[in-house]
Amino acid sequence: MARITLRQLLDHAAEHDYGVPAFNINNMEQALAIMAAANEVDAPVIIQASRGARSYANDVMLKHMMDAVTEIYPHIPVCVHLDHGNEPSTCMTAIQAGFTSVMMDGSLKADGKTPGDWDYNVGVTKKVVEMAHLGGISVEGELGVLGSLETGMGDKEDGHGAEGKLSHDQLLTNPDEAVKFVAETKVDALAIAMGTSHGAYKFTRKPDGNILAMHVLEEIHRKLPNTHLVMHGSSSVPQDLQDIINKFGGQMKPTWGVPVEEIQRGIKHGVRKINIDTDNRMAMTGQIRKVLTENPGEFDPRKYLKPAMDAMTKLCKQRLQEFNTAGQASKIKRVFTLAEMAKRYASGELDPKFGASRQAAE
Ligand SMILES: O=C(CO)COP(=O)(O)O
Ligand SMILES: O=C[C@H](O)COP(=O)(O)O
Ligand SMILES: [Zn+2]
Ligand SMILES: [Zn+2]
Repeated sequence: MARITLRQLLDHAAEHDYGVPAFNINNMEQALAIMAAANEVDAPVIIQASRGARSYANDVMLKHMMDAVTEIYPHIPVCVHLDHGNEPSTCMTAIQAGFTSVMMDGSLKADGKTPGDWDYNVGVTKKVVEMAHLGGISVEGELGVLGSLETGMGDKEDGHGAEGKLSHDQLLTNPDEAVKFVAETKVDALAIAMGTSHGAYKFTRKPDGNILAMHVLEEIHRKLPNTHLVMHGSSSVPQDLQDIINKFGGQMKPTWGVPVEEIQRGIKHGVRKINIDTDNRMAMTGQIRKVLTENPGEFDPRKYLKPAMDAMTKLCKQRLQEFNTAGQASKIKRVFTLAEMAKRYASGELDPKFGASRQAAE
């Protein structure tokens, strides 16, 4: 199957009430692991690469790996998405490399550290939307800055994240502003800030509503019932994966991620794309540590990369089942070409819709 755009995939997910995990990749093993999971459960997937992944793997490698996975699994719709584009040029070069969707993250300035103000965010996001939609490519925007409601700190762990202390106003997306942002930029999907952050150290305890603001998400969905919402920093950081890493020489401090049941609750309130990187990093690292600890004489990378891939496939498969993505691939009968998507944008058919909330109407 051809690569699918984020917009077509999330429209399908909204129509059929499911969520789609967006898994990050940097290498062949991660791409193959995700696809094996999608294939086993008949699920469409979003494979995303960050700026870091693009410089690690090279755009040409990524492009051909994505061609390869769609050739190996022709029946699985794959959306290839740029994670956290920091400026319009990063988005445009991703499109040239074959991505069918880009994130313009204007919540931070191009340095990936300084919070951008309203005019900056709307300006860069709108610019990317105008250009991308001409070519049928989808765009995710972000309003609000990702970071911890416990500490007020942005998440710098992955190199992309706000520096210094942030106020609650910055750390929680304002629902009225979200409506204005979608109207002004015409993004296809909106990432919101609600207390999640990147990396393993999200919460110091099992999160409740004070530190994982599900009520903010629900309020945004009430005001924007037709907008696809995106949860970043949505790894669950499972205890068993922490345990394997620590049992075999790792030193992860106790920590909590986003519980799967909270994500499932989010899916009932408009969340359609769920970003997961850390869980897969941990799944792979746990197995690599295990194999090398138990077999100190081993030096064939396949001996630890194969179990690492299997552990990642298991994690991906679990999330595809938990988010009800499983079983949906074969329901997508036809993928719109980029030229068809471009025409749909030009006709106004895909403009944001601001209707009454589903719940209010019920
Ligand atoms: O949001 C992410 C990528 O954009 C990944 O989040 P995690 O670090 O929780 O996996
Ligand atoms: O945005 C966060 C993702 O986990 C990607 O991280 P990265 O920038 O280290 O590749
Ligand atoms: Zn961001
Ligand atoms: Zn993210």
